[in-house]
Amino acid sequence: AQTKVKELHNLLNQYNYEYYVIDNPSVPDAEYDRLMHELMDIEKEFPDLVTPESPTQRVGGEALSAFEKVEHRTPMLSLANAFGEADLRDFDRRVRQAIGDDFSYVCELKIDGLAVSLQFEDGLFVLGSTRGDGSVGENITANLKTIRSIPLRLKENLSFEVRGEAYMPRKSFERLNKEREKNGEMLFANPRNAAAGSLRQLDPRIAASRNLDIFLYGIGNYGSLGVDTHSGALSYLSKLGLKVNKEWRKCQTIDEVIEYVESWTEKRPGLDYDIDGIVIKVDSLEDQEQLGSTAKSPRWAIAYKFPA
Ligand SMILES: COc1nc2nc(N)nc(N)c2nc1C
Repeated sequence: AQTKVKELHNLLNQYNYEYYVIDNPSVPDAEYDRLMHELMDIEKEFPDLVTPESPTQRVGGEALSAFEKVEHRTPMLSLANAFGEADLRDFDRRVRQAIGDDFSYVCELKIDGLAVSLQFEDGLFVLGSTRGDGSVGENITANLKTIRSIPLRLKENLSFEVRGEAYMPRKSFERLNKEREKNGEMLFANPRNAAAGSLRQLDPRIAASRNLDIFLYGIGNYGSLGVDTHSGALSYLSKLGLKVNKEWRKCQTIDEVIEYVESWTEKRPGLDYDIDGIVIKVDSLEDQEQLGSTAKSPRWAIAYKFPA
């Protein structure tokens, strides 16, 4: 039964990855459900074969009484803002003064959600937390486990911390508010508040019902992956089975960055999730190290904010 359970874990995790991370399922839902029921039956018969990574353990049973506090090993900083082209050019001038002209940027969409940190130990998802005040956040592991695009086990048994933005797709937001209106409940003002509200539920079954999703964008302790650029880290995260927003792009100059910002200002309404800006980062990790951070924000990144 043990080998059967392992085989079912691998199959179900692969199908889950295809469906929720790369949106390209290779089997019909009925096949996924059949395998899940097969696993549940075996786990009922052999309870000691149930492990935290089992796909049957995504939605925890009981509600928590409170969230534990979690100390971030590496502080989760916030981003300085840029509100227009002049601010972007000022940022670029400061960067070039510090590291010269031979570097490139990476631009990413800034998802309008809730910043979270995921910790993996030997490939297993073991701890998820909110940003909190940057040093101490809340342990919301049970709620984050309900996000299907978060693998319960990575494709490699690595130990590291990764950061990203949990969010609620617009369609899920609209459906949720319709439901709440029908039940005479208070409506959420926007998908960001709905996502934050859902992840702060003490009962994971509520979070599981909210169709939350996540895009990962950074590594808490880069050193561990053996990559030397941010773009390399993003590609590596995807290879490990993590969901990375595919719209990121390397830009050689601030003019290209501004072009990217302008193009997404146009395309933004067509996305099925909210973005509130564009994040621009110096790509080389060595350059990032050299530029360093203030107490609050990295000097090697800036968030261009769309006009409200
Ligand atoms: C390097 O630090 C950061 N990087 C980020 N990247 C993206 N795409 N979105 C964010 N919200 C974000 N936030 C921070 C603090």
